[in-house]
This record gives sequence, structure tokens and C-alpha cells, in this order.
Amino acid sequence: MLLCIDCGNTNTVFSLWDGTRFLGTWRTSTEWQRTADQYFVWLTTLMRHNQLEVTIDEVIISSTVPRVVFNLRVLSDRYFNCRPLVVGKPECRLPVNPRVDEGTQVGPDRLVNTAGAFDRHGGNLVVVDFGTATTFDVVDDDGAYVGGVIAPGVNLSLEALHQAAAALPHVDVTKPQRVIGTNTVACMQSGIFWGYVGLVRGICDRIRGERDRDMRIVGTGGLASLFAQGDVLFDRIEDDLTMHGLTVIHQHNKETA
Ligand SMILES: Nc1ncnc2c1ncn2[C@@H]1O[C@H](COP(=O)(O)OP(=O)(O)OP(=O)(O)O)[C@@H](O)[C@H]1O
Ligand SMILES: CC(C)(CO)[C@@H](O)C(=O)NCCC(=O)O
Ligand SMILES: [K+]
Repeated sequence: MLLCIDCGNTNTVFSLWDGTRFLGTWRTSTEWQRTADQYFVWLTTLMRHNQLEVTIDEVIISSTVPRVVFNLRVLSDRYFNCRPLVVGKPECRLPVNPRVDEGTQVGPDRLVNTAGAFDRHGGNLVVVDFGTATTFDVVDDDGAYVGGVIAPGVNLSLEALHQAAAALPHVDVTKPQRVIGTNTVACMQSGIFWGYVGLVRGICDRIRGERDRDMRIVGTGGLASLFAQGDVLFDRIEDDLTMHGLTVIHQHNKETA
């Protein structure tokens, strides 16, 4: 059984892949101090809760936080008796290598999203991922990551507004009924919601223009479906895109071993 670990700057997601489907997905906050023993107790408790009595013998990790990889390696080694495949490390082969400026370390989550989206939809895609940052990954017709856009994440922007301005409260992201807010919270929600709808629309239009061809847009991450309520932003929304990408890269490494 394969354990896929997607570690972002805010959250770390674990999914169990039996070769055909995901048996379970569990989320925890990303903390580099968390030990292998803590991960194991947490994971086995949840697996037992879901009546999953399976043996994990393979692990793949994508981490945008380098520090957490150490304890996840210890987890794999100590409890699952295997060496994990770590996306972005030289020993982890990608289906297609990225084409970016020399010396650029592309975020592993973006490489994984690229592999997952290309596997499902073929080339000429833009993957929009609403995580800690809002990222746009441009996928060429051969499946190569060829660059993209990094914008501040939605929750990060809201938090920054609250932190920087004494009179602005903490607000949740929702779709406001109107653009013109008549109270502080409504004004902030409008700025975030319609602001990000415009940001996504504008950037995707410009990417299409710059590439001079049609590009299909795939949305992923917790907030994709919320922003899709504001405009026709995506051709597809896929919540499991990163996890799917991890299984694709894992399979590729098995086949080319
Ligand atoms: N309406 C909402 N308002 C605020 N946050 C939301 C809402 N819906 C979903 N989310 C957030 O989206 C998150 C899931 O998004 P995702 O896993 O893509 O990114 P992340 O975990 O925040 O970032 P990263 O992957 O960079 O760690 C959840 O943690 C949840 O807090
Ligand atoms: C942009 C984030 C933070 C999004 O998770 C991550 O992909 C990352 O740390 N990237 C490194 C820089 C880059 O992708 O070009
Ligand atoms: K993510």
C-alpha cells in the first residue's frame, strides 16, 4: 500500500492509495517539530477509526517545507520499513522535466500538480491551486512545467489585512451578494472574493494571450469551488489533483526503475 504525503506551508495531507483508489485522506497542520512517532500515532489512530487494516510499504512525499522532510523520512524508515520517494530530489524522476531558468527550484507541489493534470487532461493546461499561495502552473503540450505565476494566498491576504489595519477584523471567505459592501466585513469580503475572481480571470487570460493558444484551466485547492461561483474560471475543478499527481510520479519511478 502506498502512502502519499503532500506537505504544504499550512497543511499536510496524507492519503492511502491501494493502486486503484484512495482509501482515506487525513489532514494535519504543518509543523516541522512533529516527530515520526507523533505522525505514526496520529495516522494509525485515524486508520483504525476508518477500519483500515492495511500494511504501508511505500511512501512518496512532496514538501514545500524542507525542514519537515527529515521526520517524514524517519516515519517511513522506522514504521514502514521503506525509503520514501521525495519529489524534487535527484533520485525522484519526473515524467517530463521542467523548463525554467537555470538554478530555479520549482515548488514540488507545482511539479506534482503538473504531472497529475497532464495525466488526466493532456497538455496545454493551467493549474490554479488555492493554497498558502495562489499558484498558476503552466503545462506545455508535452507535459512539461514551463513556468507560471505565484500570487498571495486568499487566507494570507485576509490575515495581512487584519494584521496591518487596527480597525479591520478577521473575516471568513464567502461570496458576497453585492460588490458594494455597506459594512466593514462586507467590504472586506467583497475585496477578497471579487478581487481573486478578477485575479484568476485576468491572469488566465494573459497566459492564454502570451502563449497564443487555447489553454484549459484546472482549479484545485480548498477554495477553487468557492471562487468558481463568481465567474466561469475553470474547465475542471479537482480536489484530489495533487494526490493524483503523487501516484503518477510514484508509478513513473516504478516503471523506469
Ligand atoms: N470558505 C472557506 N474559508 C476559508 N478557508 C477555507 C474555506 N474553504 C476551504 N478553506 C480552507 O482551504 C484549506 C484547504 O486548502 P488546501 O489544502 O488547498 O491549502 P492549504 O492547506 O491552506 O495550503 P497549503 O497546501 O499551502 O498548506 C483548508 O485548510 C481550509 O481551511
Ligand atoms: C509557491 C509555493 C509556496 C506554493 O505552495 C511552493 O510551490 C514553493 O515554495 N515554490 C518555490 C518557488 C517556485 O515554485 O518557483
Ligand atoms: K496544497
